[in-house]
Amino acid sequence: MKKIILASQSPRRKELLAHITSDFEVQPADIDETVTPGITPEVYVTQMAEQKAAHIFNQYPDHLVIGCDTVVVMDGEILGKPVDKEDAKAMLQRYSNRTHDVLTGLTLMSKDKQITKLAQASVTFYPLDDDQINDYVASEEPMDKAGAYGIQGGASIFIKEIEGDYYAIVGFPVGLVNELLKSF
Ligand SMILES: Cc1cn([C@H]2C[C@H](O)[C@@H](COP(=O)(O)OP(=O)(O)OP(=O)(O)O)O2)c(=O)[nH]c1=O
Repeated sequence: MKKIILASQSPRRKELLAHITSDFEVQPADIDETVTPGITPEVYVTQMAEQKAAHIFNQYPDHLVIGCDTVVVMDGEILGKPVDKEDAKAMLQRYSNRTHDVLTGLTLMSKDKQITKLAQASVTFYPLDDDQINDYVASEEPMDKAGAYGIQGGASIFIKEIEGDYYAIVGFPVGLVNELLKSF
Protein backbone atom coordinates (compact mmCIF):
# COMPACT_ATOMS: atom_id res chain seq x y z
CA MET A 1 0.00 0.00 0.00
CA LYS A 2 1.08 3.60 -0.60
CA LYS A 3 2.37 5.69 2.27
CA ILE A 4 -0.59 7.24 4.13
CA ILE A 5 -0.82 10.94 5.03
CA LEU A 6 -3.54 12.12 7.41
CA ALA A 7 -4.46 15.66 6.30
CA SER A 8 -5.40 16.82 9.80
CA GLN A 9 -4.30 18.75 12.84
CA SER A 10 -6.71 16.80 15.05
CA PRO A 11 -5.06 14.72 17.80
CA ARG A 12 -8.23 12.57 17.94
CA ARG A 13 -7.96 11.62 14.27
CA LYS A 14 -4.28 10.77 14.67
CA GLU A 15 -4.98 8.58 17.69
CA LEU A 16 -7.80 6.72 15.91
CA LEU A 17 -5.86 6.15 12.66
CA ALA A 18 -3.12 4.60 14.81
CA HIS A 19 -5.57 1.74 15.53
CA ILE A 20 -5.33 0.80 11.83
CA THR A 21 -1.62 1.41 11.19
CA SER A 22 1.38 3.07 12.79
CA ASP A 23 2.83 3.75 9.34
CA PHE A 24 1.49 7.21 8.49
CA GLU A 25 2.41 10.88 8.52
CA VAL A 26 0.36 13.89 9.56
CA GLN A 27 0.13 17.06 7.44
CA PRO A 28 -2.56 19.57 8.50
CA ALA A 29 -4.48 21.08 5.58
CA ASP A 30 -5.22 24.75 6.03
CA ILE A 31 -8.27 25.41 3.86
CA ASP A 32 -11.08 27.97 3.85
CA GLU A 33 -13.94 26.41 5.86
CA THR A 34 -16.47 29.21 5.29
CA VAL A 35 -20.00 27.83 4.97
CA THR A 36 -21.62 28.87 1.66
CA PRO A 37 -25.18 30.09 2.37
CA GLY A 38 -27.74 27.47 1.38
CA ILE A 39 -25.32 24.55 1.18
CA THR A 40 -26.64 21.32 2.75
CA PRO A 41 -24.68 19.87 5.69
CA GLU A 42 -24.04 16.66 3.74
CA VAL A 43 -22.56 18.52 0.77
CA TYR A 44 -20.60 20.85 3.06
CA VAL A 45 -18.80 18.12 5.09
CA THR A 46 -18.01 16.00 2.07
CA GLN A 47 -16.66 19.02 0.15
CA MET A 48 -14.51 20.05 3.13
CA ALA A 49 -13.13 16.50 3.44
CA GLU A 50 -12.34 16.47 -0.29
CA GLN A 51 -10.67 19.88 -0.14
CA LYS A 52 -8.50 18.93 2.85
CA ALA A 53 -7.41 15.71 1.11
CA ALA A 54 -6.82 17.49 -2.24
CA HIS A 55 -4.77 20.26 -0.59
CA ILE A 56 -2.24 17.74 0.75
CA PHE A 57 -2.48 15.34 -2.22
CA ASN A 58 -1.35 18.17 -4.52
CA GLN A 59 1.87 18.38 -2.48
CA TYR A 60 2.31 14.60 -2.14
CA PRO A 61 0.86 13.05 -5.33
CA ASP A 62 2.47 9.63 -4.73
CA HIS A 63 0.80 9.18 -1.35
CA LEU A 64 -2.64 8.08 -0.14
CA VAL A 65 -4.18 11.08 1.61
CA ILE A 66 -7.05 10.97 4.14
CA GLY A 67 -9.14 14.12 4.80
CA CYS A 68 -12.08 14.51 7.21
CA ASP A 69 -14.52 17.14 8.34
CA THR A 70 -17.06 17.06 11.16
CA VAL A 71 -20.08 19.25 11.91
CA VAL A 72 -23.10 19.17 14.19
CA VAL A 73 -26.48 19.70 12.52
CA MET A 74 -29.27 21.17 14.66
CA ASP A 75 -32.61 22.21 13.13
CA GLY A 76 -30.94 21.96 9.72
CA GLU A 77 -28.25 24.45 10.74
CA ILE A 78 -24.51 23.66 10.44
CA LEU A 79 -22.65 24.17 13.72
CA GLY A 80 -18.86 24.16 13.48
CA LYS A 81 -16.36 25.08 16.17
CA PRO A 82 -17.59 27.80 18.56
CA VAL A 83 -16.11 31.25 17.92
CA ASP A 84 -16.05 32.07 21.66
CA LYS A 85 -17.41 30.88 25.01
CA GLU A 86 -20.80 32.57 24.52
CA ASP A 87 -21.19 30.77 21.23
CA ALA A 88 -20.27 27.47 22.93
CA LYS A 89 -22.88 28.07 25.68
CA ALA A 90 -25.56 28.89 23.11
CA MET A 91 -24.84 25.66 21.21
CA LEU A 92 -24.95 23.53 24.37
CA GLN A 93 -28.25 25.14 25.45
CA ARG A 94 -29.75 24.10 22.13
CA TYR A 95 -28.83 20.44 22.68
CA SER A 96 -30.53 20.20 26.09
CA ASN A 97 -33.17 17.44 26.13
CA ARG A 98 -33.09 17.18 22.33
CA THR A 99 -31.60 15.13 19.48
CA HIS A 100 -29.14 16.44 16.88
CA ASP A 101 -27.03 14.88 14.14
CA VAL A 102 -23.27 14.76 13.77
CA LEU A 103 -21.84 14.30 10.27
CA THR A 104 -18.29 13.41 9.30
CA GLY A 105 -17.20 13.63 5.67
CA LEU A 106 -14.30 11.40 4.73
CA THR A 107 -12.11 11.38 1.59
CA LEU A 108 -9.40 8.90 0.63
CA MET A 109 -7.36 10.15 -2.33
CA SER A 110 -4.52 8.61 -4.31
CA LYS A 111 -3.26 8.73 -7.90
CA ASP A 112 -5.34 5.68 -8.81
CA LYS A 113 -8.50 6.23 -6.86
CA GLN A 114 -10.65 8.64 -4.86
CA ILE A 115 -13.49 7.76 -2.47
CA THR A 116 -15.68 10.15 -0.46
CA LYS A 117 -18.15 8.90 2.17
CA LEU A 118 -20.42 10.31 4.82
CA ALA A 119 -20.58 8.87 8.33
CA GLN A 120 -23.19 9.99 10.80
CA ALA A 121 -24.83 9.64 14.17
CA SER A 122 -27.82 11.02 16.04
CA VAL A 123 -27.11 12.15 19.58
CA THR A 124 -29.68 12.82 22.32
CA PHE A 125 -28.66 14.94 25.30
CA TYR A 126 -30.16 14.86 28.78
CA PRO A 127 -31.59 18.17 29.99
CA LEU A 128 -28.68 20.51 30.83
CA ASP A 129 -28.86 23.31 33.38
CA ASP A 130 -26.89 26.57 33.25
CA ASP A 131 -24.38 25.45 35.90
CA GLN A 132 -23.50 22.32 33.98
CA ILE A 133 -23.09 24.30 30.77
CA ASN A 134 -21.00 27.05 32.43
CA ASP A 135 -18.71 24.52 34.14
CA TYR A 136 -18.21 22.61 30.92
CA VAL A 137 -17.44 25.73 28.89
CA ALA A 138 -15.03 26.93 31.61
CA SER A 139 -13.06 23.68 31.10
CA GLU A 140 -12.15 24.98 27.56
CA GLU A 141 -12.85 21.52 26.15
CA PRO A 142 -15.58 22.74 23.77
CA MET A 143 -13.42 25.31 22.04
CA ASP A 144 -11.60 23.15 19.44
CA LYS A 145 -14.53 20.86 18.73
CA ALA A 146 -17.34 20.96 16.19
CA GLY A 147 -20.61 21.75 17.95
CA ALA A 148 -18.72 22.76 21.13
CA TYR A 149 -18.51 19.36 22.80
CA GLY A 150 -16.37 16.25 23.07
CA ILE A 151 -18.42 13.10 23.54
CA GLN A 152 -15.22 11.27 24.48
CA GLY A 153 -14.49 13.76 27.29
CA GLY A 154 -16.43 15.95 29.69
CA ALA A 155 -19.59 15.88 27.56
CA SER A 156 -19.87 12.11 28.06
CA ILE A 157 -22.12 12.74 31.07
CA PHE A 158 -24.61 14.71 28.92
CA ILE A 159 -25.35 11.81 26.57
CA LYS A 160 -28.65 9.96 26.84
CA GLU A 161 -28.60 8.06 23.55
CA ILE A 162 -26.59 7.59 20.37
CA GLU A 163 -27.66 6.05 17.08
CA GLY A 164 -25.08 5.48 14.34
CA ASP A 165 -21.29 5.53 14.23
CA TYR A 166 -19.82 6.76 17.55
CA TYR A 167 -16.53 7.50 15.77
CA ALA A 168 -18.29 9.84 13.33
CA ILE A 169 -19.00 11.99 16.40
CA VAL A 170 -15.36 11.96 17.52
CA GLY A 171 -14.45 12.97 13.93
CA PHE A 172 -12.84 9.86 12.48
CA PRO A 173 -15.03 6.86 11.49
CA VAL A 174 -12.20 4.43 12.02
CA GLY A 175 -14.06 1.23 11.06
CA LEU A 176 -15.21 2.76 7.77
CA VAL A 177 -11.67 4.02 7.04
CA ASN A 178 -10.30 0.53 7.66
CA GLU A 179 -12.84 -1.01 5.26
CA LEU A 180 -12.17 1.58 2.52
CA LEU A 181 -8.40 1.20 2.82
CA LYS A 182 -8.76 -2.46 1.76
CA SER A 183 -9.52 -1.32 -1.80
CA PHE A 184 -6.46 0.92 -2.12
C1 LIG B 1 -18.83 16.58 18.24
C2 LIG B 1 -17.38 16.27 18.50
C3 LIG B 1 -16.36 16.84 17.73
N1 LIG B 1 -15.05 16.55 17.99
C4 LIG B 1 -13.95 17.13 17.19
C5 LIG B 1 -13.48 16.27 16.03
C6 LIG B 1 -12.72 17.24 15.16
O1 LIG B 1 -11.34 17.27 15.56
C7 LIG B 1 -13.38 18.59 15.47
C8 LIG B 1 -14.14 19.09 14.28
O2 LIG B 1 -13.40 20.00 13.58
P1 LIG B 1 -12.87 19.76 12.10
O3 LIG B 1 -12.84 21.11 11.42
O4 LIG B 1 -13.60 18.66 11.43
O5 LIG B 1 -11.37 19.23 12.33
P2 LIG B 1 -10.11 19.86 13.03
O6 LIG B 1 -10.01 21.34 12.77
O7 LIG B 1 -10.10 19.43 14.49
O8 LIG B 1 -8.93 19.11 12.31
P3 LIG B 1 -8.56 19.10 10.72
O9 LIG B 1 -9.49 20.03 9.99
O10 LIG B 1 -7.12 19.54 10.64
O11 LIG B 1 -8.73 17.65 10.32
O12 LIG B 1 -14.29 18.34 16.56
C9 LIG B 1 -14.71 15.70 19.02
O13 LIG B 1 -13.52 15.44 19.26
N2 LIG B 1 -15.70 15.14 19.78
C10 LIG B 1 -17.02 15.37 19.57
O14 LIG B 1 -17.88 14.82 20.31
